[in-house]
Amino acid sequence: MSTPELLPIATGARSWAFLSGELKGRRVLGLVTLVISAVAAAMSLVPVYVFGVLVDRVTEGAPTSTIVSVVAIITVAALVGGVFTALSSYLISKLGEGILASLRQRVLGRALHLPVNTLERVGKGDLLSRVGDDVAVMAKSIGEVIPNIVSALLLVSLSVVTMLSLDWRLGLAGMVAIPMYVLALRWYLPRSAPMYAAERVAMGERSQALISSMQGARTVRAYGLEQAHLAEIDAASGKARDIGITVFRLFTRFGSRSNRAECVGLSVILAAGFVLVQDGHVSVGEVTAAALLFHRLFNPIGMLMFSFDDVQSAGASLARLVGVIDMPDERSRGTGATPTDGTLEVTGLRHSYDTGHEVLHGIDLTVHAGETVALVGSTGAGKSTIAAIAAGSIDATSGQVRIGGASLDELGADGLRRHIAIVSQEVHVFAGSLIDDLLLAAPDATRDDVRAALDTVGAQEWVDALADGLDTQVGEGGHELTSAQSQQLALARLVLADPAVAVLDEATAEAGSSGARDLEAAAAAATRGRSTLVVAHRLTQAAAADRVVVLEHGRILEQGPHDELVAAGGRYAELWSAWEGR
Ligand SMILES: Nc1ncnc2c1ncn2[C@@H]1O[C@H](COP(=O)(O)OP(=O)(O)OP(=O)(O)O)[C@@H](O)[C@H]1O
Repeated sequence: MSTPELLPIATGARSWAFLSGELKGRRVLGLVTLVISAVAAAMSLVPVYVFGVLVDRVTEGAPTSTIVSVVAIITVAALVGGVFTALSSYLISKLGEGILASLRQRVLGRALHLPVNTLERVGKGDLLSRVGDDVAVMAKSIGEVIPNIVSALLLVSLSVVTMLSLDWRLGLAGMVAIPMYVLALRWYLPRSAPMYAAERVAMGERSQALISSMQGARTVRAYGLEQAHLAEIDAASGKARDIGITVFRLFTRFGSRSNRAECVGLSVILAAGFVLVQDGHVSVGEVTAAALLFHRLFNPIGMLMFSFDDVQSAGASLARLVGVIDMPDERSRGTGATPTDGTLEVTGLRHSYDTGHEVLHGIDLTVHAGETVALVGSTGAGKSTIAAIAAGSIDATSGQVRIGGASLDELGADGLRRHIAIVSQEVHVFAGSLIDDLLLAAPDATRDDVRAALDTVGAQEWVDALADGLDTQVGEGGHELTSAQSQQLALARLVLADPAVAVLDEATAEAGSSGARDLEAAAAAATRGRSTLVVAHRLTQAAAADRVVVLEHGRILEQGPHDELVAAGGRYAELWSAWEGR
């Protein structure tokens, strides 16, 4: 089995450029957020600094009442810090959610416009994992990781500045720890990534072993395979456990490396402070403040180091999302050509799917304005492929499709949507109110237009019977519609979109016979006056059409009105008598 091609992934530089572009668009909010967060971080350093001052006052023999002013300052700093921290969290999430919303919109906007041929090539899995998993990873990063990182970075920078301002030598002493932190990260990151990946795989295998044994429990019992399955689960669990322990061991070793950096940093500050105090360059209070400041950094630095994994995976997700956003929009903009009438003309159509095997071998077909043409043929003859190409859903390998003399390219994506619509086998009801679902086809339609469209397709009665009528919530999580009702809605959307040309490739085969008759009547009403190409899943649809085109193995075998073809005694006559004799 060949691995499907994946959608593109952006480079690191391009992902950064995307992110900074998003930030530039929110410059003011970004700056205000930074200033407020810096004030919040500074307020959290005040108690440490004031504590150093207190040490000096006590050393100088200041009265006990000094403590009152110190407590007052710390209280005010805590209150101001609290307010600014809350404000900063709010602003960071406002900024982050804005960027996330824009990212989501742009990815979805691009994904929804990807040509079907591209989707066929890459498989839907990759796209779904990007709009699902990668967006979720980004949401987690933006919601939780980035705000913590921003405040930790600000706290670290301000602490270093404060330490340097206390005495540059104390600042430098604290910085001795930096290379140790860097070394710890350089040791950890290349080891952790493959190990986390292996852990995820092992956990997946363990779930798989469990699920398959549970699902096949009866068979396992019937064949006495309990021990074999338990051994399999045991092996998978053992592997996941062993990797889990190795990951934990790696993590503790990383932790001890970062503890070592903390220990060395603090010791160097204390030793340097001892010498500096002895030489009279700094006070005991200043050294105390520097040591406490450094100690205060243990948590934020640890947070920064332990967030590297998350940052790496957020970076990978961002690159995959920007990769989709940057895909060139291949939709044709059109030349502004307008069709002279509703004639649908297909000439010299050939098509091969990715398998390379040609499934249409030069189809010429015309549906005159207002005419209904039915495509008939055995399974795999190529009916749905012609329908999808005629409606512009997929691009043919070669050949032309014209509406009223204008090619689909000349009409462009928007023109195409105005002049032709397809009701395909995949009828999707979007989650939301029923009326919103219908308005997708014609956003400017009024409630009366919607009612009239429902009436045309015979759906008005059951819609009125719903608890909230047109405003009933449908789709996932809402009122469940039958497949016949969903198809009626698709037909009502067609009526609302009001194109000159309609292509019907509905999945009516499984509908019960009276249901199928109702849907046929609905389809006939919805397509009245339009040039209609209908894939006839039942021959009654062909009998009702103006003309029937019989396909076999990607070629047109015969065509003509139903009665003539039956009289001619060819392939269609065979199909018809088989159908009648069911
Ligand atoms: N997405 C696809 N990728 C590869 N091959 C495809 C794809 N869709 C259809 N085919 C192949 O193209 C040929 C024509 O299929 P098509 O669905 O157009 O036939 P059909 O006449 O509509 O059949 P049915 O009545 O079963 O829907 C078949 O051989 C089918 O296997």
